[in-house]
Amino acid sequence: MAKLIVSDVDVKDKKVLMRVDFNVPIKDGVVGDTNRIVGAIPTIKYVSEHGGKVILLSHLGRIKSDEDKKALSLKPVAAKLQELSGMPVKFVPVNEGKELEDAINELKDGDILLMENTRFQDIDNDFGKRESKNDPKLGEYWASLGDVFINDAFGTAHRSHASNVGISTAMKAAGKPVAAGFLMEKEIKFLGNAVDNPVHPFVTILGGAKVSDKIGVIENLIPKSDHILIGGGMAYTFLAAQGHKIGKSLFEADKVELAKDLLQKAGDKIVLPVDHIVAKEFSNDAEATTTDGVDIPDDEMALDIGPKTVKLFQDTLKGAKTVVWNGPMGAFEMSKFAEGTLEVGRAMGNLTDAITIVGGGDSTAAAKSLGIADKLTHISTGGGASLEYLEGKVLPGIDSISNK
Ligand SMILES: Nc1ncnc2c1ncn2[C@@H]1O[C@H](COP(=O)(O)OP(=O)(O)OP(=O)(O)O)[C@@H](O)[C@H]1O
Ligand SMILES: O=C(O)[C@H](O)COP(=O)(O)O
Ligand SMILES: [Mg+2]
Repeated sequence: MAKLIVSDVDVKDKKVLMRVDFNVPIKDGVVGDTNRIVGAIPTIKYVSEHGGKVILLSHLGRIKSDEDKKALSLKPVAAKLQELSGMPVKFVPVNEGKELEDAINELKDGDILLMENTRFQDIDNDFGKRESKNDPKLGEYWASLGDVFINDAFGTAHRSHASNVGISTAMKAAGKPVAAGFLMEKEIKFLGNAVDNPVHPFVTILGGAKVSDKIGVIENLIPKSDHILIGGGMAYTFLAAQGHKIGKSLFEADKVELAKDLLQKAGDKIVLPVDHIVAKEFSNDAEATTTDGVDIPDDEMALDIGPKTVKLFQDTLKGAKTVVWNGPMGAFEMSKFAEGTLEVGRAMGNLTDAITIVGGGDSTAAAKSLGIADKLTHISTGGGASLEYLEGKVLPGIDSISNK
């Protein structure tokens, strides 16, 4: 069923609430990768140029303390959006209340406003989790601020939060239009194609650090994939499940049984690291050494896949016609541990007439910083969202958008 798209909606003179995914890698107020900001610009520009008043909502990071609020304000993202789009962006340092309402009422046709991080509602000692638990009152409040809602946050579509699902529900209840943005439309078209008519051999590459978030996705990717390469922080729970020594590597003890079950179900489809680059601590200053085999010394942690594993993954990728990659093969932000991500990304980029898709905030940042992004077919702005979409799940953020 085709979704209503922003170009189907009259936005002139309207207050247009727009959910984007500006959950970008950020350190000391410096945006590490702008893929998600650049991806949102076409829809923002379209609404602005058609006389809409653009009111942007996004989350950034996960808020566990008041301390986090300093590091995870969207203020620097507003400046980066203005720089990249060439359009003035007004940042409002709150996400509810009079200051925000006054700022919205002062908007003129074509103006753009970004409110503060929607998860600043989520400090545990402050009403619990209103955004990420989809408090209906919060969705209703945000919906009351606008005449139209555009969801362009594909990266957040696997979440059922107040700022994507709750607001949609409230807008529809009030008879106000809810449509997809152009980025959302493109991701659905592209990833949907990879899912509905996958061209084999289909290889999934999984890495990164969100083991508990993503390990479950593997189950549904087993029937679709011919091979599942597991590297990065994802790998060690599986290696432990096979009885190997993993030292101080990233490890989710409560997922070992699931890993055993997945290994059994996947047969030889799952390909795990056979050697590692290890260090005594998570630091680029630490001495990095290469293990002979799969076992990791007790006082070391694996921070990248080793050369034998790179070769194994490269050989498995040969001839692939569809490759989907989420999660770096190592702690690539540190140069000593970037080789695995670089070499696997290069192997993807060197494939001929294959559909190669990378998804994930850090994965797309890695692909770009390592200079392989332009060799890939599609840079998805979704991380977990692209994985869940590929496994055929209904994503609440998409499901909540009105159909044509
Ligand atoms: N072996 C490892 N040990 C510890 N951390 C690792 C290891 N390999 C990769 N990482 C970390 O994984 C993180 C990225 O994982 P993550 O799952 O967030 O990927 P992503 O592409 O950003 O996906 P998403 O968009 O879903 O967050 C990086 O910060 C990297 O340092
Ligand atoms: O980076 C992502 O996967 C999305 O922005 C969702 O972020 P979350 O995992 O913190 O909900
Ligand atoms: Mg990430």
